[in-house]
Amino acid sequence: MASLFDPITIGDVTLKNRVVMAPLTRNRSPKAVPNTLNATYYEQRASAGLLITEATAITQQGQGYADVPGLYTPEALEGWRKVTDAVHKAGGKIVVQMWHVGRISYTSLQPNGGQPVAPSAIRAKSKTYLVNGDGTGSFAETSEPRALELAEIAGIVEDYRKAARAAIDVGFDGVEIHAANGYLIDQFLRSSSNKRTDAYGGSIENRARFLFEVVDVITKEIGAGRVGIRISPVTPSNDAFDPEPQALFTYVVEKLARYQLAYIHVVEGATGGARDHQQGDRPFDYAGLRAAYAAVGGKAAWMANNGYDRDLAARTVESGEADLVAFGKPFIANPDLVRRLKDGAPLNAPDQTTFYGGGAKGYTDYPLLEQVA
Ligand SMILES: C=C(C(=O)O)c1ccccc1
Repeated sequence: MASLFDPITIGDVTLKNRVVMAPLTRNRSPKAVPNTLNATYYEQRASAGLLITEATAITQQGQGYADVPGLYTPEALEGWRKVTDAVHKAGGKIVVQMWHVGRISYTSLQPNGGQPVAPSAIRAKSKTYLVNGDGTGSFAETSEPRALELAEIAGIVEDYRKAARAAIDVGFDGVEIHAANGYLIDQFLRSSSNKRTDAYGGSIENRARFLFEVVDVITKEIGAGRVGIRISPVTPSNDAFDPEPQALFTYVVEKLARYQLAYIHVVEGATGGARDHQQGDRPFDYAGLRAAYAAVGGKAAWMANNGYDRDLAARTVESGEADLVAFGKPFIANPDLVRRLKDGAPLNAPDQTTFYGGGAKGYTDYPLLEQVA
């Protein structure tokens, strides 16, 4: 029976424990360039079995929020090298979450102030984070997107390939494809945001086509053993909706089984919200999803996320229901979360007012266990 604190090998990467830092957007990389403060933040949390970076834009078109990092300029890649070096020196492992926001963006963030792109010209009922002229941050309604021309899609797939290659070249141990939370790949998957009538819309197979073109190029470029993927079958984040999530995501995982990825990361319920959130006419069956994946030969590690506490995480791994558990907010406030979970020690409470934007306050200044009186 495995424990949360046992090592595990996922694909080509061996982890010292099964406690994962989930991707957490913090909006602290001005000009999309990771900086030394970011390096310190990740280094502080390197006792995690695996760090997944905050969502990282593969191009400017894929950028949807102010001050999130990118993977598409020389300066950003140099910045990420500082992060991977610092994490590796501290004995950690780190993968980068590769992100294209699609319609969850704002014209001022887009190349030439243009419209964000999406499978269809359907505006999301969602907001994005902008930085004002005086340096303060605020949330704004996302802009009206334009539908991608069929001829543009191959170019975005190539952007993913380039970004994956760059990620490995700057020292990441692998990549996580962000296919969750109502961003571009998820916008193609969900029928509420994809009304295309070409080969990328309509049937589940067609709506998943873009996802598998991305998985194809990335696994060919860097090897499937360094590739994870995040999905969120029923999250309502960013206005995501599909009435038949079980059928949709069963198709997705059964096809993913062919790739022997390093891991599959599943957000259970509403991202950052209710674990029992439901879309469609019945509760989502996560165990059934994993069983469907395994039944067709899928062997990737299974990573569970959303609202886990120590006891639930321990039980979930000990029972074999998941191989790893990803923690979000607890890692914001507890750089030494692994030790605290292992010792059953109290956790620092996260300060929600400093989640997004700013500097060291609420980012790198949370106390370690030994610093708490
Ligand atoms: C990348 C995000 C996600 O995956 O939900 C995100 C973006 C902005 C705020 C919180 C989270």
